[in-house]
Amino acid sequence: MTEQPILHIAGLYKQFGDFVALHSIDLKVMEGEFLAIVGPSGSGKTTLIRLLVGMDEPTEGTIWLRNRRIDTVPANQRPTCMVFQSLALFPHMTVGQNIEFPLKIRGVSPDERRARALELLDLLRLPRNYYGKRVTQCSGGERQRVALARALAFDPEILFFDEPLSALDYRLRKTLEKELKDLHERTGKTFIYITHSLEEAMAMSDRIAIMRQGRFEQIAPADVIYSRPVSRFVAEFMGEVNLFPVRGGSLSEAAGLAVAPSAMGRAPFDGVPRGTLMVRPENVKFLPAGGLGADDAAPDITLTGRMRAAFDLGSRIQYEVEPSHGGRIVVETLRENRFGGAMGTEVTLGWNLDKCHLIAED
Ligand SMILES: Nc1ncnc2c1ncn2[C@@H]1O[C@H](COP(=O)(O)OP(=O)(O)OP(=O)(O)O)[C@@H](O)[C@H]1O
Repeated sequence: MTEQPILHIAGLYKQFGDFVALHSIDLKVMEGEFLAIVGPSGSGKTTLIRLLVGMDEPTEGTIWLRNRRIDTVPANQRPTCMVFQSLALFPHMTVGQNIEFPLKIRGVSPDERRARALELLDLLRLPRNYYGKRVTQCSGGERQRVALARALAFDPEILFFDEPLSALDYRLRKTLEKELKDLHERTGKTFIYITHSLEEAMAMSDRIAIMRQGRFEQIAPADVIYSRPVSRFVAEFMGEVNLFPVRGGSLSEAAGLAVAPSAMGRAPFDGVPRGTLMVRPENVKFLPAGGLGADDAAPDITLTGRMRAAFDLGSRIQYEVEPSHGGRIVVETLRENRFGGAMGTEVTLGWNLDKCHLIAED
């Protein structure tokens, strides 16, 4: 990835009748970047991609591809390509004919087309003898690879993906996630990928853009979005989370948390911030039932409650604890560190301040 933007969106605004689907959004995508756009249904992801590829026109705003303004360029003349969820392969054609199709309509000679198709079969790790095979005889995963090969055939500047893996089963999706990431690295192309699946976005992308009601709520690498979300919305969108209100530099009484005196002088308890303290379930620990040993350091924050439920997630176990003040705390451990006590047992939970994040908004 370079530090040069390949795509620059400025003040992009889209209205359908009275409804504003995109509220003047700005975005810069770097050359060679893998950007995932995630957000709830109706947040504007598809609308944005449709404007970028030229399937629809913005009400206002501009789109630049390097130094060229492209929002007025027709879709078939834009140097970008879209891979859809439905793939849109031609069922009556062979694999080779499908891959060559974009080249054929651009008038590339049959020999050159065939050579490029074979190269792309190699790139997508499909056997060369698939060239003459009917797409209807290919498996779901193979069809995905054919669709990718076809998208790459005319060497687009940017590849846009609209939920390409969402119709596939879990194992195949996982395999193709790895292949897509690998393909991105090997081609050095810019990928812009929309998905409902946070897991997919986290597994593949350099940065994630979280959309909410036609705006970007946060754009950052997965790790930052996960551990330092800018809002409760992003925190909750990125998976299970425990949130506690902070008022005037201390945790509100209602939270039922005990803060160690040594923690009081440290952020976020060192000033008068207001906001929400966030801790992820995997950072909350069970304290030993018999109390801490003489050499154990007490955690900065502790909380007591009753064990209410345990859910087996495979390699991890998720627990629900009901604090004495009411509410619900989610704790996650690795299977090997599972909690041994019975349901209903009183437990003490604890975590350190360096595992928390203060979300500045109320
Ligand atoms: N052609 C249209 N006419 C009117 N409203 C539209 C049109 N296209 C989209 N919308 C509205 O714009 C909003 C954003 O839709 P969009 O398809 O971009 O959301 P999305 O984030 O892609 O959702 P999903 O994840 O469900 O695909 C929705 O409320 C939708 O109803």
